[in-house]
Amino acid sequence: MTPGPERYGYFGPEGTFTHQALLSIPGADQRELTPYATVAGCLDAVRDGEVAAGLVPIENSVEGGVSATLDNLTYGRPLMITREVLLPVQFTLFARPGTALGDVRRVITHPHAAAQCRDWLAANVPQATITTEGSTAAAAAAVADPGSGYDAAVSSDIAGRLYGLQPLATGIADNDAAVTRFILLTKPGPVAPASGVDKTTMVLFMRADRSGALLELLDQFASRGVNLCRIESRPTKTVFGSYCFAVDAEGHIDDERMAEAMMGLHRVSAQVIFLGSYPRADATQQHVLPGTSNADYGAAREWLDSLRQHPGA
Ligand SMILES: O=C(O)C(=O)Cc1ccccc1
Repeated sequence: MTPGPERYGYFGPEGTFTHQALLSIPGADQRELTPYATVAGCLDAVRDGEVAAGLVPIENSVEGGVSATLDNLTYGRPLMITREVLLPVQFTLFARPGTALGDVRRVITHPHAAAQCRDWLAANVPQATITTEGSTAAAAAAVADPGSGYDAAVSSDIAGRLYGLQPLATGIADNDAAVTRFILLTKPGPVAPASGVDKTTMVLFMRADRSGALLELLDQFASRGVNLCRIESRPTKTVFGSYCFAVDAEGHIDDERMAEAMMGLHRVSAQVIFLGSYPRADATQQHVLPGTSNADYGAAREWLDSLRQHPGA
């Protein structure tokens, strides 16, 4: 076995969508890839140095955020996002050879897959109960065992074939344009330089629950021309009704406007957890508003310095 730093971990087992997403990263197939049955197991393997980096799902375009990932990054030992991967996901209903659609009484899959195929399953296997498993690939592996009691799994094409199953129906997602986003995590370290098309992820905790408190956080971004790509509130798990906010913002921590926004957030919030600046997978160019470029901030700083040195000049 190669030493930990050469290895990448992923939310497995073999054949998950996460595994497919990992294989789409250039050079990943040259590394040793280690599956972990849970998101927490994969992230702890990164923290403990068993693997150099780990890939886990963070959100999808139909079901929203993956709470297991967001919460682990918020409350677990620090980690840093270094990359994101977008994967269009397609689902197939698989069964052991010889099973017909009408025989399907018990279906097993990952909760996000169940949510993305809910209408299709209700219309086409109305007699079936849906149970969830750790991953779509683990669900396919369960169905491969006739003693499991499950008749069919919703998984990727790759997983179903890998575990020796036969497709009963392909393309069963209710929304066939669904995309899942995955993030690659490492131990915290120096942030890679800006690529020019970056995203910064953080979790914000408000200082007090009062009118305008969230607006005050959001204003740190808005007033500096930083566009938000995503915001999700999550319970803080302390008191009922108390939330923190997971935010993806356009730009890099080395961009002056982002740095100023983060300093503002540091001043006005109870806690800012910085989760990393990394290239955006869709390479969407960001729109820099007039007066918010690095050059504009640099010129403003020089102007302020000159005022301090030569007031009235
Ligand atoms: O279970 C999997 O295969 C995963 O990688 C998680 C997942 C589940 C459903 C859609 C996208 C990712």
